[in-house]
Amino acid sequence: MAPRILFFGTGAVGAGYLWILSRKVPAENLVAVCRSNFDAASQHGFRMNSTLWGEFTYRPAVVRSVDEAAALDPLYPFDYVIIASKAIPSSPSTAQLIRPAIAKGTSIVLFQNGIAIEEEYSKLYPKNPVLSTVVYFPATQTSPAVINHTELETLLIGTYPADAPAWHAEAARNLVQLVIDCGATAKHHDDVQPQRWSKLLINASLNPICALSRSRDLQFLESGHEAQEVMRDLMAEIVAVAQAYGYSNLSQASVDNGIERVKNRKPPGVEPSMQTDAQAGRNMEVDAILGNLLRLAREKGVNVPILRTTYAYLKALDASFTRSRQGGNFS
Ligand SMILES: NC(=O)C1=CN([C@@H]2O[C@H](COP(=O)(O)OP(=O)(O)OC[C@H]3O[C@@H](n4cnc5c(N)ncnc54)[C@H](OP(=O)(O)O)[C@@H]3O)[C@@H](O)[C@H]2O)C=CC1
Ligand SMILES: CC(C)(CO)C(=O)C(=O)O
Repeated sequence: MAPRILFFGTGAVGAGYLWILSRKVPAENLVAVCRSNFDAASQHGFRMNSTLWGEFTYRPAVVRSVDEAAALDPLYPFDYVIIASKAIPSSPSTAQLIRPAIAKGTSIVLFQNGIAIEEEYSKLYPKNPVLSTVVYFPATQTSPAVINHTELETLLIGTYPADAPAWHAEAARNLVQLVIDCGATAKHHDDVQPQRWSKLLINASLNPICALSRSRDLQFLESGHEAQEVMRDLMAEIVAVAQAYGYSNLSQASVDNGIERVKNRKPPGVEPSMQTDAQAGRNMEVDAILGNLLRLAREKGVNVPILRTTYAYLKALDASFTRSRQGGNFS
């Protein structure tokens, strides 16, 4: 039987994977919780402009809240609740907001960047599978329900924690197979944390640098002599933290590869999701991507002066967005 799937947060990544899954999952089994893009998505559907799949419009079932989604068919619970909102603190938290959709066998799937973000879900839902993913899907929601996607799509999935019960791993494998059956790329990992750290190397360096400099990654690299050195040094600090936690898959070679990938981008380069948020004056994933990393560095006594400085500037920029939204003085 086809699984029933709820998307919580249907922006760049959520709308992309919602469309991918719609290739095999019947429309009545897919529901998307939308917020600011609800009107656009419900009236016109999602417009996808993808360098891989072309340009098209897709109209899934959209609702305004998890309560509404859960009420659609109370006798038929969701097999997967996919969280594709930004990992940003809120009250109530996202983990609390999804409660109406969580039944006995529901897997909670985090399609989110950052490190050490799974804990709250596994504490609140200790018996449910918590699946952690790494999403390679460069995309931007350029206006409500309009998504631009470029370059690649790959999803890596594993349980949290890695030694979760066998049926949690089976839920992860089934989702991998479903994504593959839908014609996209996915892989199961017995322990996905090394892959999360590899992605963090990119997100904790490129995302804040691009957000703070209002430059795409290639634009920043080409902006001056110091730029490449700063990016390289920040990446080296992230590698040092990863290694302190035993993630030997990260090394100086990962830094070299990371820099080379940016250099080889098609101009003007990639706009990381944090840059999109900064340019729109929206809150950014400061703690999920940098704050947690800084805390982990401190716990192991790793010296990370550039990371610390980057975090401080980013946190202050983020606070300025909050002030400005609350009607306070921006300057
Ligand atoms: N974009 C990218 O290239 C990539 C992003 N990622 C990661 O994927 C995750 C999602 O990023 P991305 O798709 O870019 O984010 P977007 O900002 O494009 O989309 C997030 C969506 O979640 C919605 N949302 C947030 N809170 C709620 C809520 N309480 N109820 C309903 N909807 C809500 C937002 O609505 P609203 O507009 O109202 O805030 C928005 O539509 C992040 O962790 C990001 O770091 C990973 C790989 C690539
Ligand atoms: C690496 C990148 C830029 C695209 O996959 C990303 O993860 C993001 O935009 O947050």
